[in-house]
Amino acid sequence: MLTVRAPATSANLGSGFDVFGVALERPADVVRLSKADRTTIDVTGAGSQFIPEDPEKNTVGAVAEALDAPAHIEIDKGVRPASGLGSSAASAAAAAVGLNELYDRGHSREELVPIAAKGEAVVSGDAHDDNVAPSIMGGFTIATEAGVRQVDASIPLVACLPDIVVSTRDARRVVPETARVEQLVETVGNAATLTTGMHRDDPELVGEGMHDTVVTPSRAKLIDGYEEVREAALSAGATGVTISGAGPTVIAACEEDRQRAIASTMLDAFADRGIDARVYQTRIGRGAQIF
Ligand SMILES: Nc1ncnc2c1ncn2[C@@H]1O[C@H](COP(=O)(O)OP(=O)(O)OP(=O)(O)O)[C@@H](O)[C@H]1O
Ligand SMILES: N[C@@H](CCO)C(=O)O
Repeated sequence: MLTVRAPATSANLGSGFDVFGVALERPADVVRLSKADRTTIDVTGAGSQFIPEDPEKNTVGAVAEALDAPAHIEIDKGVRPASGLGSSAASAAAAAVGLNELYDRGHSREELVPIAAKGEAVVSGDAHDDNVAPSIMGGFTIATEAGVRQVDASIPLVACLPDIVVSTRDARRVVPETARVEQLVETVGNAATLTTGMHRDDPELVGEGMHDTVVTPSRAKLIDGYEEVREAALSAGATGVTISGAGPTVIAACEEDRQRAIASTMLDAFADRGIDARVYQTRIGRGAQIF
């Protein structure tokens, strides 16, 4: 029996749609794995009533299949599904790291990223790497066709998860099919600024680079109160605010001493719209850990 803790993640960070991701110190999924003749799955914890235990429909089932590593897999969900915090990816990342160890498959962390992404394909139809990469490798990740580049960073973040469900599938339907050249120029500038900020561990540059006018405005319409929450966080000192993953979590970068005030004002702004929410005062952290 092996236990793996795999962190929640935030993909996109505004300007890095389908490319950037960060591992969060909290929340996380905890997954226990033991060898078996066939794969069986038990799910408990946050939102477990909405998560299938059928290995054909759960992200960990696809990972066990890809590694030819059947197991009994107990998932304790710390990351609510359809949150924009990489819930499905956290389980897939934990399974990839744990089964690789349990069956002594010898894959590197980077090699495990496309394997875990097969789990993501089960739920969203596409094998996105941008959540599984940071959950496996930690820090800030840049996932492209060429592979994954990783930078250790420790930027303070506030992630506010409203009681709204946005599935990745639905959020992908509203992504615009085209962008103007001026928007591409702006996106390149913002993505480069954000990447520099990660290298320097500079919340100001990271926040500035989170600005996005291509994908975020269409998706913001799916999140009741988004503009008000964003404005509130910026007024409380956030250096940048955007949608986490496909939403509905709204994520803010900041200096550490502003975290508490930003968390409180984001909750208040959702409450003013009559929406319950929970908030995580967190920061960029490490990838999946085996216990
Ligand atoms: N192990 C799992 N953990 C969580 N959700 C799972 C799992 N296996 C299958 N699912 C399904 O995946 C869907 C949630 O995934 P989705 O990608 O929409 O949300 P998310 O992972 O929180 O968001 P994002 O990718 O935007 O950060 C739900 O329909 C859920 O039932
Ligand atoms: N990059 C993906 C993350 C969610 O899986 C999206 O925003 O749709």
